[in-house]
Amino acid sequence: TSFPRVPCAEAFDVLEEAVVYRHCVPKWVWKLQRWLHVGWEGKTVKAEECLNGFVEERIRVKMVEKRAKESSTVNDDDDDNYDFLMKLIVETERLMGDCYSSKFVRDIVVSSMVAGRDTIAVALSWFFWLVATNPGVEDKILEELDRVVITQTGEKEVIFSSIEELNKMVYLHGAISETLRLYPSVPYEPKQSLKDDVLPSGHIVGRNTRVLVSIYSMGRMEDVWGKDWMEFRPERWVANKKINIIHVPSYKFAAFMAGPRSCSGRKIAYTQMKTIISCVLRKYKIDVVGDHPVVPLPSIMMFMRHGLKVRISSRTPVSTIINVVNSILPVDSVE
Ligand code: HEM
Repeated sequence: TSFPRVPCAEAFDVLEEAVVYRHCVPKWVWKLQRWLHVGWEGKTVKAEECLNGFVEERIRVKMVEKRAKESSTVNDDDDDNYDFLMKLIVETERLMGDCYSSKFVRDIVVSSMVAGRDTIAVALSWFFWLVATNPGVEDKILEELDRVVITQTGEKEVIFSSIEELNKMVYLHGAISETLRLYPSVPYEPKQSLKDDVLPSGHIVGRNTRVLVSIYSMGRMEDVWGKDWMEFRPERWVANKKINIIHVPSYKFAAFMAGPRSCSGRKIAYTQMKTIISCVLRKYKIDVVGDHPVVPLPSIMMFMRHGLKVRISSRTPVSTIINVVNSILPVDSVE
């Protein structure tokens, strides 16, 4: 069986490839193709329409909901019903006043989707692969999750952890950082100088010069990470008997880049990844299918060239499943 087709997700993939394409051909080539709606740029125009249309429809529906709320006397604005899109629209309207435009909201939503979709997805693929191939690390993560999550729930159920619990997942935080060091979701970053400059290394960079920063290489330099740079070692990030996360400057650990335009979704990224990993790992064992080749695909994102083929099995012992079934079935239906 295969996954269902999602046109909006496919449009996303086309647009991501377009970014790479535009860096590889002279500007006039892709501009001309765009003007003529041919080649890769022809596909890009259609993909933009599809993605923008998808988001615009969500904004339209939300606006209808907002107007209905405004004319209603019931106030259901509590924290449990947090609605990102609604908040974004309300805040944009408040800040922009008469200049409000739904196109502006649309562009923010599309940017957040672009920034937060594949970055998280590829990081999780590499994480599950690294953990599956380093059983010692997996044991330590599970031991930490048992210690941290069990305090609230009392049992190994798939329950989303609270922020306090997520903050206590120090070893897991280290394992995620270690994954991003070895396999940064964004493997390289192009930057362009506005004026003549000199790098800290002494290299002169002329005006309008493009510099390609290889985040991938930076995470693998012996001078920076030591002789064991090749090892997947979450301990590198943890201090004081697994209580504190070691702060590593972003100019050394550059997966989220550094400076004023560095990733503003860094915290969201760790929160999302810890939430997903803790739910999945506690419940399921993930084994990589033996002969499946795992190699990076050099692109704008650090995709796996052939994806990740895994076998998933439940960690819950059969006896526990029977107990759970017994407890939810009426007594006389249990054999
Ligand atoms: C593993 C996850 C992620 C990684 C590795 C990552 C990495 C990056 C990198 C390398 C940049 C470029 C910074 C630069 O050019 O200097 C960036 C920018 C950005 N990221 Fe992330 N990101 C991740 C997840 C997210 C998420 C979940 C969001 C939000 C939902 C997000 C929002 C942004 C935004 C808004 C920018 C642009 C910042 C600006 O230009 O001021 N990112 N990210």
